[in-house]
Amino acid sequence: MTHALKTPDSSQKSNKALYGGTSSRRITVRDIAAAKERGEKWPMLTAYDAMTASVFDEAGIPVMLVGDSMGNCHLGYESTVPVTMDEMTLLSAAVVRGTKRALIVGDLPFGSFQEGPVQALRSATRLVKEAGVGAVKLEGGERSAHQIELLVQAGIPVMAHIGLTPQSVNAYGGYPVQGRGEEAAQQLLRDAKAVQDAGAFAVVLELVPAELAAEVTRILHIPTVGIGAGVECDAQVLVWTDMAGMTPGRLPRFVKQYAKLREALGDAAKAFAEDVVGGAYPAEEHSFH
Ligand SMILES: Nc1nc(=O)c2c([nH]1)NC[C@@H]1CN(c3ccc(C(=O)N[C@@H](CCC(=O)O)C(=O)O)cc3)CN21
Ligand SMILES: CC(C)C(=O)C(=O)O
Ligand SMILES: [Mg+2]
Repeated sequence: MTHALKTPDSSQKSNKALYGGTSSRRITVRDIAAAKERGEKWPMLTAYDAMTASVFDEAGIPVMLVGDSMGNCHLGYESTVPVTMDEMTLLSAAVVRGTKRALIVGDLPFGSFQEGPVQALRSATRLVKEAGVGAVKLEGGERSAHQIELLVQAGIPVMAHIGLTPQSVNAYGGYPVQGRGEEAAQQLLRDAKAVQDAGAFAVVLELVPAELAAEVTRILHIPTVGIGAGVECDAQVLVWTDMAGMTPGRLPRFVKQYAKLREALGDAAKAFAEDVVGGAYPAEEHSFH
């Protein structure tokens, strides 16, 4: 007998619910499709290491993205552009090892799929075989449709990512809102249909007007995962260090902070340092004789 997850309204939720459900087996892309049919919203967080991922897994987060945002969040780069397949594979494997229930999605980093479908398949295969991810994500709508098609044919579930695609930061000259104006909105709709037709099981909509994201969500039969894309998306994703208050400096406007981990961790470090300098640590109970 397993213990049911006690969320406030768990009694109203089906045992199949992605969040709050009671199934303990690993979530699959079929469960994701079923959630859209039920009209159920779901949360996704990024994760970059086994320990943090195990916290989110125990909290019931059903889908985790090993984002190339590890570049700026974990590896100290200025953007996601320098992230390599070796880095993605190492940290994706750690997240898979740290979780039992969540579907783990590995991000294909810049330069690992742009050469074409064959390169994309080689990169995605590495994340599936060496890291054990259940799906991969790659940036681009119409421009990435051929890559998505080949991966799906090969049996690798693909999450697409349209709107703001941060790997193109050098082309944008920053991180501007996408899909503003009639022409840009039409392009976003074409991108959304292209990735669905190519076989993607879900699509991230990043930094697009809420009304446009709502329209895409209504039109598509695959779930939309919003980040800065309003409340009508089927799912929402945030970079975990942003939502937990760990990221230093100014955050994008779409971020909501649910904790102040940076402050809490800094306070812990200072308290430890003061104990060491003042001789209060180690105390008798931490010592051996
Ligand atoms: N820590 C972190 N969080 C993220 O969400 C994230 C990353 N890193 N790295 C990769 C990309 C970069 N992202 C970003 C970065 C900045 C903005 C930003 O500041 N946007 C402006 C909007 C500008 C406009 O109005 O056009 C903002 O104020 O939110 C948005 C997305 C999202 N991704
Ligand atoms: C923010 C999400 C969608 C992402 O691509 C990442 O974290 O790398
Ligand atoms: Mg990414």
